[in-house]
Amino acid sequence: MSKLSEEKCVPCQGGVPPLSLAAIQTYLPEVPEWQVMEENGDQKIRRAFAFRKYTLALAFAQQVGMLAEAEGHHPTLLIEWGRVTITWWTHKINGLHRNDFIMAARTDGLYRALPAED
Ligand SMILES: C[C@H](O)[C@H](O)[C@H]1CNC2=NC(N)=NC(=O)C2=N1
Repeated sequence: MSKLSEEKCVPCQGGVPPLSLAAIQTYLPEVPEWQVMEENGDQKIRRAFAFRKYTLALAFAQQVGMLAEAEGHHPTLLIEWGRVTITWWTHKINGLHRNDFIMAARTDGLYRALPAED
């Protein structure tokens, strides 16, 4: 299996079923910090990233937003004092797509690449 973090999103068309729980289980090992949850009937994946400085949280959210724009696949970003909570799912199919796991892996890559907070 190729590394999700090296993949790009495919244009997400509607009309495909959301990933099954079994399929989701095959992707989770590559993004172990992400939680699968259900909200408003849609399955989603969510992770909170901790920051000591609000300005760093803001900068990280901006980076993720730019990645999302480049890939045409967008998350929910909740920016709070001390953390950014990111949720990925595919609105068009009301659930999870491989794209969401690609974007979670690439989000982890952005976080790992951040300089250590002093
Ligand atoms: C036209 C545009 O590409 C689509 O509406 C994209 C935009 N970003 C998206 N982001 C997410 N998370 N789900 C979508 O279904 C989606 N659709």
